Amino acid sequence: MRVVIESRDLHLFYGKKEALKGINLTINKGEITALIGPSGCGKSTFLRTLNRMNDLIPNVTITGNVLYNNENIYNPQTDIVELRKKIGMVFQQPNPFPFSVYENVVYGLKLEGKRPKEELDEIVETSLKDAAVWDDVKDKLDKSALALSGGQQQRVCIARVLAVKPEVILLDEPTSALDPVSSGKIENMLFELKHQYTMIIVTHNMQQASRISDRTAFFLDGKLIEFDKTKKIFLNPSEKKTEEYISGKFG
Ligand SMILES: Nc1ncnc2c1ncn2[C@@H]1O[C@H](COP(=O)(O)OP(=O)(O)OP(=O)(O)O)[C@@H](O)[C@H]1O
Repeated sequence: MRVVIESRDLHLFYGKKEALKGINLTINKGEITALIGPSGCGKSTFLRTLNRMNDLIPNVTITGNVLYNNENIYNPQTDIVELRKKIGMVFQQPNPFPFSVYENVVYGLKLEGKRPKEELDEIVETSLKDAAVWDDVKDKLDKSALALSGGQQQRVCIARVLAVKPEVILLDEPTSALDPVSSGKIENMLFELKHQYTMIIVTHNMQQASRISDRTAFFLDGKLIEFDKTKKIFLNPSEKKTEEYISGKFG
């Protein structure tokens, strides 16, 4: 199993508040890793450290390392645009641009420079198919993405990430704003994609974590309490706190 991302003694402070307290975690290639834990425990903060999204927040201090393919992404030389192409991100609220479906999907590719139309057409079709939304939008590629349903918008946002061929996809509660049918479609799609991409998903939905992830990390108050195979975490956790959280005793 190849390790793609590794955090080593990672601490993050918002001003004086320590939101991550020395996280050591490894992410294996081709797996889905779920991050679970009660509200405010640091899941999203940790996720954002993996492609330096926290750089955008003022007064953030980070110590420790995040290695991506053995390179520390916090090196000053890191090209952040390149990093975010390799490690893409999907947010809780679908955030399509106010452009057509087609323009949304090719957005990142166009930033890279001109490409022949046939090549773009092919990438749009493949990305939308992989994101399980092609049948919904194939006749509306030139229509505004904002006119789609929330679930369709989220799948178009996933297609936009897939189009630039990332190695890793970070998903921050990607289905929590959606109805159960749309959530189910996205869950199935993520499961199908896991052979092509490495994914890390923050979720409050325990069924979702147990259905789709290979490994689960349980966070509490900025600490990583337990990290193991998902089956082990859900059926026979080593830590009492994990068991209490999974069984709904708090959080
Ligand atoms: N931009 C910020 N500025 C200051 N504090 C922040 C900021 N973002 C998060 N925090 C704080 O850091 C801690 C961890 O927040 P984070 O959003 O990572 O938790 P979470 O586990 O993802 O929570 P949720 O499940 O509610 O999304 C919380 O105490 C939160 O209030």
